[in-house]
Order: sequence, then structure tokens, then C-alpha cells
Amino acid sequence: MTTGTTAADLLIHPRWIVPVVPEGQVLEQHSLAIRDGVIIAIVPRAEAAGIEAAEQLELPCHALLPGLVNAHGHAAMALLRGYADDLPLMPWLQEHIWPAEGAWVSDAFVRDGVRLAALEMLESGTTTCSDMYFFPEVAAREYLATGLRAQLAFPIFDFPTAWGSGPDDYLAKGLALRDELRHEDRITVVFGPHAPYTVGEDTLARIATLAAELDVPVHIHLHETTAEVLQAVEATGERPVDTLQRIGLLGPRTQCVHMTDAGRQDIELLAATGAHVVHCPQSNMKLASGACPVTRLLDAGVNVALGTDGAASNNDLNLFNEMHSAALLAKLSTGDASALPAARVLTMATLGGARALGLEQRIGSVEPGKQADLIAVDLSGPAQQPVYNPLSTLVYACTGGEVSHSWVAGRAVLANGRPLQLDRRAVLSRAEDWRARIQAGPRQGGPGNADKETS
Ligand SMILES: CSC[C@H]1O[C@@H](n2cnc3c(O)ncnc32)[C@H](O)[C@@H]1O
Ligand SMILES: [Zn+2]
Repeated sequence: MTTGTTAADLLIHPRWIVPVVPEGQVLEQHSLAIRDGVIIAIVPRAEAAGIEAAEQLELPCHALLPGLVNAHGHAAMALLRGYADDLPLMPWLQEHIWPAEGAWVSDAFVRDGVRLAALEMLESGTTTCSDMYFFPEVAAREYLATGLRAQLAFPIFDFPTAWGSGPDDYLAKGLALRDELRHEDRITVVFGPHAPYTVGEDTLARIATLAAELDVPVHIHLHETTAEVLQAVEATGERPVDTLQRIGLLGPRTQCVHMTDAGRQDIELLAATGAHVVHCPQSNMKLASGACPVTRLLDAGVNVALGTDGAASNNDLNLFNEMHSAALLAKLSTGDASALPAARVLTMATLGGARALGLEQRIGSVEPGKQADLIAVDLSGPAQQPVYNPLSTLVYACTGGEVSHSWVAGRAVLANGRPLQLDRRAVLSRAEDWRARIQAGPRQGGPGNADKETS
């Protein structure tokens, strides 16, 4: 290396960089250098000559920003997209989704479902996802292969499912998986108790103790509907969030998914304990569950992340769509057009997600020293032109299809709109196979047979 130059593996020259920190900033005609998977420099284009790079990439019409963080989903449910629509939460779950999962979920279902979900997420700008679903060991293998970063929230219920026989079994399997994957940089394994209405207080208290001892996050559906809250109050005399607080399960490691029913006291409690909220606006609207009071949470100092939920209730895994919906829903539900502006919603979809998942030191913004989890978005199309303000264009005028490149820890995972580690045709063909089999009718013999049929 010549004196005065910096060595990089990759030097990117985009039209704009949206670093997210500070919120609202847009850098024009700057270059970004990556070495060993880490962002090492962001400099004005004119100064990029001082950086010697093994590879350079010109992106003349693109915005470069942090990869999006989908902070809540059930990836393999991509195979149940469109299986049951236009229903409220409980009939949807109890009469349609849980019976289908009982009949079809197996390791092969999860393998093919995660591949489909990973393909959709990568093509629409997500580089990190949180996945709460059965057979997380299979999902982990797929995330390692496809290049995505993932938090796996291993499922815990008080009753048996395809993946476990009861709380002891779920906890043993989940913690063994966490141990097995402890050296994998891109994967974290956390507790995933499904909800307070499917996991009793004894099990939740056990999880609280283990989570504190091991310093492991807890990801839980919470206050998804007002009916859930009212039923809990009737049965226990407490709102679920108060139960979690009483048993020690509410704190900076807790990721509360949904929170559509959150009054002033709930919000104060979340803020005081440092718990995170994952907002899933499209799933909440489609199931008519309610609207999370995002602006009041943010005003109170609660970190809010953004998630799609599963494709069976959204019905996509596209965080560009989710950002757009989050902004519009906030404006509609508060009657305030200035609620949740573009810069704020982009923070939720990046740094807010990273913070909720305990990854803020590593990802969520474009800053030297952070992992190079980045996406490039081509803003030259007719639906994006003219670009007065790239933040506005990204949130209000993009659909995800404009994402051309993405990198996770500096490794290219999408180039020219195509995934590099996934066989797109094979993934789509497997999804169609599952659709045909599921639509043909209930499978006899229980989970397990699907492995032999599709591997
Ligand atoms: C712990 S494995 C995931 C489990 O959750 C179910 N699920 C999917 N979407 C929702 C939702 O919006 N609320 C509650 N539960 C949901 C999924 O079908 C799995 O059984
Ligand atoms: Zn969910």
C-alpha cells in the first residue's frame, strides 16, 4: 500500500448515501469503502482517489442505505400466503392456520418456506430478519446459506406442536440450538414464547429467569388485539404487559410484537423498563387487530421497530411496503399529516430494528466501524422521478423492486436485482409444489412424511 492511501475490498460510488444517523441526513456524491466486511470510510467522491480498492462499483442513480431489518416474521409461513384471508386474528389462527400447520409443518416445509421468504426479503431490501417459527435449526441452516442475517426466536407454547412436546422440550431444544450457533456471526437465537394466551405464567416466569441469567432477548406477541387484553384482565385481573412486568419479563431484552392496545400506563411502563415494540401495521390492518400508537410510543422514548409478521397475514414480506403503510397509518390514526415522517419511519425500519434485536452496535446505520449491511436502491425509474428528496422517494415512492444490490457483512447477496446464493427458479417451483399439495387436501400420517416427499 502506498503511503497516504487506504486499502479497501470494495469502494462504492452511489449518487446518494442515507446513513440514518443522523436522522434525515442525505449525503450526495460520496463514496463508501468496505474492508473485511466492515465500513471503513465514507468520503466525498473527490477524496475517494485516496482509497485503493480491489473492486469499485458505480451506482450513478442509486441511494445507498442500511439494509432493512424486518423485526418480526414467521418466514416459512410464506408457503401459506393467501391460504386464509379476510378473517380476524382468532378465527384465522384457530380455524385455519393452526390446523394447516398441524397437518403440514415439517423440516422440509420450513426449509422451502424459508427459502421463499429469504428470496422475497432479499429482493425487497431486507438484510436482517427476525424469524419466530418451528424447526429454527432448519431455518438457521437456510439463513447461513442464503447470506441473510437472522434472529431466530425459538417457539415456546404450553402445548405440543410439530417441533416440541411442551415447555421443557422447547426450552431444551432452543437453548441447545443457541449453544450450537454461538459462534455464527450472522445468527442469534432468542426465546420466542408465542403469547401470554398460549404460554402460562409459570412458563413465562421460567423464561424470565433464564433470559436474565443468560442475557438472552425474548420475542413475544403482546397486546395484539383489545380482545386479548380484555380476556386476560377477566381471567387474571391484569393486563398482559403488567403480568410480564410482575414476573420480571419486561426489560431492555424484551421485544413486544404488535401492542395495538397500549394506553398511557402501558406506554409509561414500556418506556420505564426499556422494552422494545415491534410494529406490524399491515398485518394489524388486514386482521383488523387495531393500530399501534407509534407516535405516542416514540414520544415517550420507546424504541419502535418495524415487522411484516408472516406472509399469511400481510400478505408480503416487503419492508418498503411496510414503511409506506406505517407512515400512512400513523397519519390517518392521529389525524396529523406530520405524524411519522419519512426519515423517522426509515429509522424504525433500520436502526430501530437493530436496537430491538440487540444489534445496534453492529448494524442499522451507515457509519464507519459498523458491519457493511447495505442496500442500493435505483431511483431512476418513472415512479421515482424526479427526486427532490431521496428520503421521501424511498418511503413514499418505492415498492422494493428498485433494490438492485445488497451486502451482508460486506458479502454481496444481491446484484442487479438477482440473488447470488439462491436458485430463484427452484425456490419458486418448490413453493408451487407445496401449494398444489396443500390445496389437494389434508395430509394423512402427520408431520414427517413431507421430508421424504420433497427433499
Ligand atoms: C411461535 S411459532 C409462530 C406461531 O405464531 C403463529 N402466528 C402467526 N402470525 C401470528 C399473529 O399475528 N399472532 C399470533 N400468532 C401468530 C403462527 O401461525 C405459529 O403458529
Ligand atoms: Zn407474528
